[in-house]
Amino acid sequence: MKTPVLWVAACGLIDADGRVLVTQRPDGRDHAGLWEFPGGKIEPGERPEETLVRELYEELSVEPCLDCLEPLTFASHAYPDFHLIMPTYVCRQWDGMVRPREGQATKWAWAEDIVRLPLLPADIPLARHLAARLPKGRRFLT
Ligand SMILES: Nc1nc2c([nH]c(=O)n2[C@@H]2O[C@H](COP(=O)(O)OP(=O)(O)OP(=O)(O)O)[C@@H](O)[C@H]2O)c(=O)[nH]1
Repeated sequence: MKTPVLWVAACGLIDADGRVLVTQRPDGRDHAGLWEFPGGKIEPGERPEETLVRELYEELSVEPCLDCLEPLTFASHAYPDFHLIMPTYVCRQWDGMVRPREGQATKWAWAEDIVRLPLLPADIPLARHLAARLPKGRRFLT
């Protein structure tokens, strides 16, 4: 039987210093404790940008405008139960303060430090991709 394909949209929120927001998957979820980019499953009929506007508000209380979502790259990763296709964006402007609403830990990290975090497997190449494109910050996590 073929593995189902799961479409998910993700976004690196980038602050004025060039740091990227990552969130930790809470207990009770698959891959609990690993870090990821905010986002979620693309619902039928939704554009990935619309998914992100919806998910960023639900997860973090922030509202990016559709035009502020800049396509970066995508992940294509084979998990045991499904194949993930994940268009990934960056966003530098949004309304509201980041307030996690699902009990998840969050961290603003320099792009080159994200690669040192325990990330979801699909996110490892994304973090490298981001790190190569953002300004270099401090070398170690705080
Ligand atoms: N949001 C998000 N999901 C990711 C990332 N990387 C990655 O492999 N995924 C996978 O994409 C799938 C969908 O994510 P999700 O956040 O909507 O779903 P979930 O498993 O928490 O379930 P639920 O929202 O239905 O409760 C999960 O299996 C998750 O492991 C990422 O950076 N961000």
